[in-house]
Amino acid sequence: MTDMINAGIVGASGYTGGELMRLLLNHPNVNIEAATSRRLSGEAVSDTHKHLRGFVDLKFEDLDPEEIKERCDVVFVAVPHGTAMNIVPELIDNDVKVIDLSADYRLKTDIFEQVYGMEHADPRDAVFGLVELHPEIKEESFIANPGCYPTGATLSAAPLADAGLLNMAIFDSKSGITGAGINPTPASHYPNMAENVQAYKLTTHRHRAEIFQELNRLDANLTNVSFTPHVVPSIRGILTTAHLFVNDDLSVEDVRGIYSDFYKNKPFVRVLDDIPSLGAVRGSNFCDIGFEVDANNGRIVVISAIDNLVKGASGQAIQNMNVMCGLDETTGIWTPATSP
Ligand SMILES: NC(=O)C1=CN([C@@H]2O[C@H](COP(=O)(O)OP(=O)(O)OC[C@H]3O[C@@H](n4cnc5c(N)ncnc54)[C@H](OP(=O)(O)O)[C@@H]3O)[C@@H](O)[C@H]2O)C=CC1
Ligand SMILES: CC(=O)N[C@@H](CCC(=O)OP(=O)(O)O)C(=O)O
Repeated sequence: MTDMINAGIVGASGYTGGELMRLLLNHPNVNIEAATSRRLSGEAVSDTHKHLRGFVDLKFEDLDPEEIKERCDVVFVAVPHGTAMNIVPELIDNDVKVIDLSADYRLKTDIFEQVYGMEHADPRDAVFGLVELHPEIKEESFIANPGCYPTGATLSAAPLADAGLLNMAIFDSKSGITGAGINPTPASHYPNMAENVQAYKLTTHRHRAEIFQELNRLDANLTNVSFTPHVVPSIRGILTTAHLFVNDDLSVEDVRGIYSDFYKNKPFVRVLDDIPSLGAVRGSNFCDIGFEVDANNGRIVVISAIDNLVKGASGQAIQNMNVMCGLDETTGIWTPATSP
């Protein structure tokens, strides 16, 4: 691949598409060659993504995969799940590197069929794009970017799962409303959202399967994994409280050692001495992790904080692109959060 990467974004009018452009504008090795939208074709990107005014001179285009592959080396597919599988195959079959932000290719086919109750239209395997857990990404040309909740939850528990110490994991996550995408819904309507906290899909959210798939891959004996999401009146961010029940008597120093070793040389995971907060990761690709040991109950309480649009989506997608293209994984996304 040449020094400059020609990148395309399918679904560029949405939240993750806008965030991809914001971040890629600072990437020294990327030209944004195509930004697609069916609804807004012909309109200036900066009329929709007003924060990009003065930075992009692009217009949205309604392009099919055939046209995109002519212009792009790498394509980010940022469309709703269930629709990416109509776009991805033609790109991959034409030697374009693809990073799919939707849920369509994250689960192994048998788990996908159980979760969605339907056959997969294109049952090919992608690599799950959690760079911290999948070093094989560097050899790959097709990545399924992880879900937003699964990113924070999986990173909070992976070191203990990998060490074979986890008996049971219960994840309680709070997400900002951009996690639900750009189209308004009753849940995102201001009077329902503001000054409110709403739990949903208490036991049935599709992200449980993703978290389970990744932790169970690290420890096949770990079968007891629960996940409950909440939406909170914040624009961005996911804070996860993980209740991790372990089968050994672990001290604070033990746990710190396990996490620090696991995330050694993983620049985007910061293992803290205090409790993470959303403000300290907003706008950045960091996942902050902090913990306390509840010795009486064999429980480690781990908190992880990410920005759902960055480490939970677009930043992580660029991290994947960097690794796939042989660049340092931090290229273009090594920026601090916007505020404490
Ligand atoms: N928001 C988040 O925090 C995260 C989102 N994701 C995933 O990333 C993907 C994009 O999410 P997000 O940006 O929030 O979604 P949005 O709803 O904000 O945007 C999706 C865009 O996709 C386009 N689109 C919709 N349907 C189709 C279709 N059938 N074919 C082609 N384009 C279509 C739309 O553009 P137009 O109508 O203009 O063509 C729309 O702007 C989703 O799969 C989501 O699950 C993953 C992690 C986090
Ligand atoms: C707050 C909110 O509604 N969140 C969304 C997360 C959806 C999402 O972005 O899903 P992926 O990360 O799998 O792509 C939800 O619970 O459906």
